[in-house]
Amino acid sequence: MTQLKETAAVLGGGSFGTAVASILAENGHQVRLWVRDPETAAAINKDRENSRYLPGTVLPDGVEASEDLIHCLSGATLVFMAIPSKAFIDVLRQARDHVAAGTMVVSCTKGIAADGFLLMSQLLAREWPHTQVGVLSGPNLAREIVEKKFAGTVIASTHPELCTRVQHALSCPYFRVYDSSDPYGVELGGALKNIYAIATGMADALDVGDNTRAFLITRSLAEISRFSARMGANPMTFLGLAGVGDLIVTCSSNLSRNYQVGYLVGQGNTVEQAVASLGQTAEGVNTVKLVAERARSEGIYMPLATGLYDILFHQRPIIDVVTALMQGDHNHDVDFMTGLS
Ligand SMILES: NC(=O)C1=CN([C@@H]2O[C@H](COP(=O)(O)OP(=O)(O)OC[C@H]3O[C@@H](n4cnc5c(N)ncnc54)[C@H](OP(=O)(O)O)[C@@H]3O)[C@@H](O)[C@H]2O)C=CC1
Ligand SMILES: O=C(CO)COP(=O)(O)O
Repeated sequence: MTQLKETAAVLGGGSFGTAVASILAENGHQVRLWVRDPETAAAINKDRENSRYLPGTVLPDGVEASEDLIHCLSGATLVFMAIPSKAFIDVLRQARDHVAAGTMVVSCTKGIAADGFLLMSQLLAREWPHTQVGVLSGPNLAREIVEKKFAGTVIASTHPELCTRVQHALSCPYFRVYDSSDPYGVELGGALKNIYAIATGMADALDVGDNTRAFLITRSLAEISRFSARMGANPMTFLGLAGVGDLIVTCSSNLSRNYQVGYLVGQGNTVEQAVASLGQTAEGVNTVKLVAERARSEGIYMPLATGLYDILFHQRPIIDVVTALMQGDHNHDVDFMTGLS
């Protein structure tokens, strides 16, 4: 069967946008990568490298970088959004009139918008109602993807035909794409795990034991599932790549920027110092604020997220949070699917 060749636009030329663009180009699709800075676009095209975000990686010839948003979107059959959540809505508004009706749009962004506690697919549905929307999420560290290390991901949408198109567009010998019909759960998993990657990075900087790390990651999953079930997502989704899978990689890899922020805070830096020294996106810093506030206002028991929020933004000593966690009321192990919470 002849494979459909897509005209793809990837908006956002940071680490992940560049990784997605590389796979698409290697699969023979036409790819335009939108970056806002003309010098960056010119350097990517000339050097075949994104030297700020993925230094040392040769980009396939099929990736054309451009600062011209209209050019990137012209004739696009598939659009991938890899813009950090804090800038997502601005880019949607800049681009709105240049996206054709019926275009398939996939968010790769793992964050939550402060405005209305909306996920990116919800912003897309609101701002670009003439498109079909999906979300891509899973254990997908950009650096490992461009190094062609085997990885799996999830494309989730209420439009099955979008899932099929994205599976064809992105699947290759080192990247396997599973589908899901629960975009909300898949997207929440990707956003929430960043909180716990910060917590685990912090714990590792404090040289906790292996039991402690397993304890922390497992209770993180309990919190993610409890919160998501209350928000209306299917808790079973968190057993998949976009839940457990992404939680494991982000909480255990020092390639994760959220983990790195946590590690720096665990070493005694403030969260502002940690973010400044990272110089890249760590979505969890904003997400923990939104989720902790939401958990408190809705009465959802999330001691890890609220404890982390207090450490990062209210200078609460780490030891106080840990002591409170260890000495809290006796509790159930798995509660979120059994109605025990
Ligand atoms: N990196 C990874 O391994 C993965 C990341 N993700 C998710 O992808 C999203 C993007 O992350 P990632 O690529 O890593 O981020 P990076 O920090 O690597 O890059 C951010 C990119 O967004 C651009 N950008 C920032 N603000 C704006 C704006 N206002 N208008 C236009 N462009 C803007 C930056 O441009 P400039 O350089 O000009 O500032 C840069 O190209 C995040 O939500 C992240 O969670 C998902 C899976 C894996
Ligand atoms: O989402 C990721 C891996 O799946 C990347 O995590 P970081 O944003 O923490 O680097």
